[in-house]
Amino acid sequence: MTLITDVRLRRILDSRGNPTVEADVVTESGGFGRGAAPSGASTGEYEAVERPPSEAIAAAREHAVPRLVGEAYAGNQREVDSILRAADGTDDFSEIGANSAVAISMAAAKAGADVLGAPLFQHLGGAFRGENFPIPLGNVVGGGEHAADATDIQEFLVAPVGAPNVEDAVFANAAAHAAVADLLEERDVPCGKGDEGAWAPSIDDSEAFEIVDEAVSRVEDEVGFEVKFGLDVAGAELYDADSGAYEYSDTSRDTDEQIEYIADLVSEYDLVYVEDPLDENDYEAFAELTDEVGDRTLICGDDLFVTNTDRLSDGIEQGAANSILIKPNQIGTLTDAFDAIELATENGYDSVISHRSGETEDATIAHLAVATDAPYIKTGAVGGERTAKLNELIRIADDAT
Ligand SMILES: O=C(O)[C@@H](CO)OP(=O)(O)O
Ligand SMILES: [Mg+2]
Repeated sequence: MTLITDVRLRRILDSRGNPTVEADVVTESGGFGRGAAPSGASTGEYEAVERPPSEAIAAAREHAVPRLVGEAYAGNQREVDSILRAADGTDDFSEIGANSAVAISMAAAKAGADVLGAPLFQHLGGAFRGENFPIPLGNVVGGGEHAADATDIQEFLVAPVGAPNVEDAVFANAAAHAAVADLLEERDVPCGKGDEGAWAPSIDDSEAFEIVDEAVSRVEDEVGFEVKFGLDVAGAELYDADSGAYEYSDTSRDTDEQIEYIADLVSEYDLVYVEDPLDENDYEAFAELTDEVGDRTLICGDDLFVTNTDRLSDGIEQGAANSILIKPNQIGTLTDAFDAIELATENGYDSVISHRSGETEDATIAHLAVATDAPYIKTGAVGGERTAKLNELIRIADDAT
């Protein structure tokens, strides 16, 4: 029934107005699935390769589509994904592009779910999923590679840790986003938004900390449950290999100073989450920081691990970080993303399922988070391509009760 009978690929727009790859998968019994690849701006050095969409589509049509049509079953995700790997023939999807691969992989999963008549999260995670929902990390202030002339730290992320359900959590993040706008207005700071819908004011990081801290306590008073915050430092973007230091607009910190700076921020603001506080090549510094504050906060590897089980194994061995960011397009297929989540879970690392700064309406990651019992999902706070995932979480929760 789930035998794949057609795979169509096309270029569509992403949220930055750039082209990206969309895939449709059709099965023998009329099952249908559609997936679209997201795209990063602050990409990790070790990510799978995103090819220009028209090249990725041409290469996938030549190498992957003929091996899938009439051959593979959409209900068998591992089979589909291993065919994608074999058709590509490289370690990093540089032939068909990780963008074609991930779009087909997600479309096949949805077609499989469609034939089975099950929600995607259940097809991926099994009958016992749907009880637990991830805490959404909502980006309310940002800069770095996502906005010019804004904060050095890439993302200030609200974490509604005490929310009784996912709907309240999602609305708490939207309220924090609005509270930040009020606070900026009170301070006469004009500003627009960055790529992920976060406010991108031209202020330094210390003022951003003050504002987000205040916004979070205002929302906490309003909603009556605990709301904390965290960061994506995107340390690799700040690190300058020549100077061996993290270059901020107003100062420069060597690795030891960076570790102390982050540890102090964790204490001062009671941060629950810190992503990529250090350079993507520095497992040792990650291990040192994790040793210092890992019992109080999540230290998450994004560019460090790039959803790759080999890199995660190295990190586990060295005690670097205590959680992993999961971005299916960083590695190319849902199977690879699942394997990374499983390896993380087996070793006591939490998984945080994540969007990219360039996104589409595709909501697969909401299902992926529920399917894997992930404690957190990072997918913005506002903006259509972000609310596509947040609203899908609300719908999944609504259907489950
Ligand atoms: O660094 C990140 O975590 C992501 C998503 O927030 O950004 P990008 O997609 O640009 O890599
Ligand atoms: Mg990141």
